[in-house]
Amino acid sequence: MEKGRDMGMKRVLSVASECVPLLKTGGLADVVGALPGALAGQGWEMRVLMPAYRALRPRLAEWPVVFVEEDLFGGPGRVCAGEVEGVSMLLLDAPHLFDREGGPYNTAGGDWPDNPQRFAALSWVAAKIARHGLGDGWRPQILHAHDWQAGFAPAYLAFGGPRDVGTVITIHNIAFQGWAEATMVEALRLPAHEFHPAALEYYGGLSSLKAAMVTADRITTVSPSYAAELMRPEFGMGLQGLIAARAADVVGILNGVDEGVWAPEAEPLPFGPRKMKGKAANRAALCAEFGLEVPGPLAVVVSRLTDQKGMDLLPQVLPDFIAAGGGLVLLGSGDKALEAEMLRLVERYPGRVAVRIGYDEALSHRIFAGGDAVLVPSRFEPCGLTQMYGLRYGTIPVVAAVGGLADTVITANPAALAAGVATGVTFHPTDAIAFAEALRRLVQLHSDRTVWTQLQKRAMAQPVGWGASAAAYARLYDSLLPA
Ligand SMILES: Nc1ncnc2c1ncn2[C@@H]1O[C@H](COP(=O)(O)OP(=O)(O)O[C@H]2O[C@H](CO)[C@@H](O)[C@H](O)[C@H]2O)[C@@H](O)[C@H]1O
Repeated sequence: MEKGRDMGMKRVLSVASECVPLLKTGGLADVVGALPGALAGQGWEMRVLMPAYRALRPRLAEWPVVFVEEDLFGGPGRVCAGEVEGVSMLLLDAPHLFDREGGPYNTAGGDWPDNPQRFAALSWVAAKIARHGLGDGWRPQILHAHDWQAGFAPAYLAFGGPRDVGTVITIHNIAFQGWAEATMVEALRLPAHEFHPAALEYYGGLSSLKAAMVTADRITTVSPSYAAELMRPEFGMGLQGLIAARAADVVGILNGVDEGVWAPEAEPLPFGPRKMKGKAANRAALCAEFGLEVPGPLAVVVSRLTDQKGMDLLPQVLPDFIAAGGGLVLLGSGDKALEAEMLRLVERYPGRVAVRIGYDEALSHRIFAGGDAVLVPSRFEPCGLTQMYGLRYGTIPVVAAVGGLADTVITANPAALAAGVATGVTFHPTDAIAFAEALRRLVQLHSDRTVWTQLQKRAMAQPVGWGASAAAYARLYDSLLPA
């Protein structure tokens, strides 16, 4: 008997390269890890397939093997099933591809040269599970692939003949497209006759993301605004024509945040909309931790330091903000030149600016709890999670009006303030002039206690959980089930 069906649950296989709590390099992992719990309440049992990277292999000893592939792109592969913090995981163990020192995608020297094969292998196994099921009898009705790493999964399934499993590709960031040389068609087990512009061919090579976008039944992305932006050349990064051509199958579904994890009431110094003294205690603690004294708004940033996130604008807008009484706590890592630039700000503004280079989940909580405002000056932002943590924590988002940032923050213009619906400050375009103006607005709002309190209360009241989005995914899956 198939597991899941006996409990009346419908079944979906989620395929991704990272998943909280096992491995995270960015927001993708948060979303992949949160979806199973969110969808369970919608009648869908979701299992997550991801690679067994070196650090995850010790877990496999006690997990049953539910799938075997003798020749998986140059070595044997097997899938072991287990549960981690309530999430049903399927780990793909293929030592020749994943048991190595370094990050999931790269090592100190750059991207792993065999990334095309590594993630083609993940996708190959996903497609096989969709077609034939697991050793324990479980077979999904829907295959849900995330980003380029899972991009070939819907393609293998589509090229493998008639199928009864619906497929979805979710684009978390179109900047990463899974490029491979055209000479790899055969090595990646793709049909040579599909190598043409209407299918696999992409600027003379291969893109696993394009392969998914051509073959999946539906294309989703993580906010309605990003879905619309992707049809324009400035955001679509080469794939805008394809997205536009498939517009009828494109859906933007906002991410949620895990309200159990991002809960101001559960922080070591708890607070809430009716207990804002606790918020002040968090601010004081954060200032003490970093030796800061900030008379005006304390801005915070928790981010990958990349061009996408607009961090290079900070040095340009900070002087005026500091002069107006502001301060900054930044936690992040990424681009080495940006890291160095951020550290220079500390020297320039001692007692006003603190920077921590690195990745630190616990510190990120203290930062959101203690900040007055969170800055997200992204050039593009498919959804963005940190502005939503800001909303939950009464840490007012100051964001570029792009993608999911535009969909989740209501700017404090006079009309919105009068209507009592404002939750933050948005600016457009993403440049130093607009960003600086937004910070001036922030200082002004912060100086009026009544307005500021109203803003914080509205922000904290805004729903940012998974409820509505999980229902939207469930409706999407349902629409793909055979009638
Ligand atoms: N140094 C650090 N220490 C601790 N925590 C850190 C950190 N740097 C980042 N984080 C955390 O990592 C996550 C980043 O998520 P984002 O949504 O902001 O961006 P990302 O660009 O990675 O994700 C992509 O995928 C997600 C998911 O769909 C989209 O929301 C987004 O727009 C898209 O670019 C957040 O949980 C943040 O708190």
